[in-house]
Amino acid sequence: MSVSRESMTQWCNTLLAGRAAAPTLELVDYLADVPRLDTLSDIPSGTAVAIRGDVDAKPGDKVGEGDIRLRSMVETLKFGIERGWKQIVFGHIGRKPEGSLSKVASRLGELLGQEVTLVSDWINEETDSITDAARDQIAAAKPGSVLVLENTRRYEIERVLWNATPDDVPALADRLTHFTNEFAEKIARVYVHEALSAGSLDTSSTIIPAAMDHVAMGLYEASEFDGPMRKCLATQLVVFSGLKIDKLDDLDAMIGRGSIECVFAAGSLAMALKKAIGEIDGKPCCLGVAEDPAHSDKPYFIPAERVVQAKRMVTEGRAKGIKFEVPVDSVIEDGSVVDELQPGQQQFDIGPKSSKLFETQVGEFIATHPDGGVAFHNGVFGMFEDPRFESGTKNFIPQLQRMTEAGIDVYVGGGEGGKALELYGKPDWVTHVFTAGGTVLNALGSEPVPYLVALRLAAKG
Ligand SMILES: Nc1ncnc2c1ncn2[C@@H]1O[C@H](COP(=O)(O)OP(=O)(O)O)[C@@H](O)[C@H]1O
Ligand SMILES: O=C(OP(=O)(O)O)[C@H](O)COP(=O)(O)O
Repeated sequence: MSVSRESMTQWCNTLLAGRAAAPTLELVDYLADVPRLDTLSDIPSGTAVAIRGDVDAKPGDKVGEGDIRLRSMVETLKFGIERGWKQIVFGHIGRKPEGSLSKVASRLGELLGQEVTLVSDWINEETDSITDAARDQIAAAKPGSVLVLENTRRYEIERVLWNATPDDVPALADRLTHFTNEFAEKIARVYVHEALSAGSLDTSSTIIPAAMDHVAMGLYEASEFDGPMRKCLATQLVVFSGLKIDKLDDLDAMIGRGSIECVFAAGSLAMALKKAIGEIDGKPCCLGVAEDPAHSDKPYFIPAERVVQAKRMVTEGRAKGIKFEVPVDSVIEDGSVVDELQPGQQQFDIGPKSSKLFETQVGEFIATHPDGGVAFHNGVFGMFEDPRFESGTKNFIPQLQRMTEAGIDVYVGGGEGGKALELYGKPDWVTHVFTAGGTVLNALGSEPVPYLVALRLAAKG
């Protein structure tokens, strides 16, 4: 199947519109429409199958070190090897274009017990065409072989939708149509998405499916969505933090789903909610530089409209009985602790009184859920990479273990929250840790996961 410029234009517009393109569709609807790997069981031996893989990993010296995302692909790759498919794994490593997948290819070889070849130069940047050398290498590969294409983000075509708006689509449509059809003609016409964490608008995960004859989700990805992710849709306690204020939209959407009883917030989300609660309760508070217009270009800045949004969330939430717990003290730039931020001060972590408050509230959550419940934890409470600002995050991780031991199902989003669990706790302190950060927030939050939108579009024809 080749894709026309017209359908590529429509495809891009749907992706860029996100939820607005299909406001009534929920995660479960996307999952219902995306084919699973078993639908490809009859694809014959020798067929080239593109695997958009979770290759953004830093394998250490030994198997098991830094390769959890690569291990997540093994079952799917073995499924293809058993059927004699020629599997072409591709994807990105890091944000910058320089990264190489050479170590990833060797670790995949170790995990699969067979040679995995790296195809180094596979796109001609000037023409957005697949190089003849890459095409010939794939064509000559034996049934059952696995190849890895070098980092997709080396090539501009992978990144063209990152900051695009619908106005950019007319200028991009020809390039994307050409590249996608080249990919289908010279690499593969069957596509498997086995990259749970690939949550950005990368061409490899959101556009290539447009020209595929068949698409499916990989085994791991499907099991993560069908199992833990669905469980998290019914979370009662959400612990949410981090620097990006747009996560407030995700929290808003999660609350809208109706199961949440209690919200613990830290970081930027807490700043917006704290300001809102202060205004609602007639006890206004200062957010320091986070509300100073001179800092409006900084990542920690809270625009006034976010406080308006937070006020609505708190008012509506409280009316439904939802409790919002926000920090009652802060660690500021010089490492000291203050109860109230003053103009000019910046919050870098929650203070000890806030840690105590969260601990008490965890106790209350446990006491009110004697038959179990679900908690979802995401993000970090402060700039934990700096030891002066790690205590808030470090103090809370044992609370996750406490909940698990009390029979609560505890889920941790990947990204920084997952890193904090690795640093200050152990994986078995919680029910499940996701190998993705952004994707989990999209899946549970306000916007659909871009690759699920693409896989659904491809499946629906
Ligand atoms: N006051 C703060 N609260 C929370 N995180 C902060 C703060 N200041 C800086 N950070 C940093 O922001 C990053 C986490 O923010 P964010 O990108 O929103 O989360 P994630 O990466 O989990 O999606 C971490 O690197 C953290 O150190
Ligand atoms: O590490 C990743 O995601 P995560 O930090 O959201 O877990 C993925 O490789 C996505 O990377 P991106 O956010 O650069 O698109």
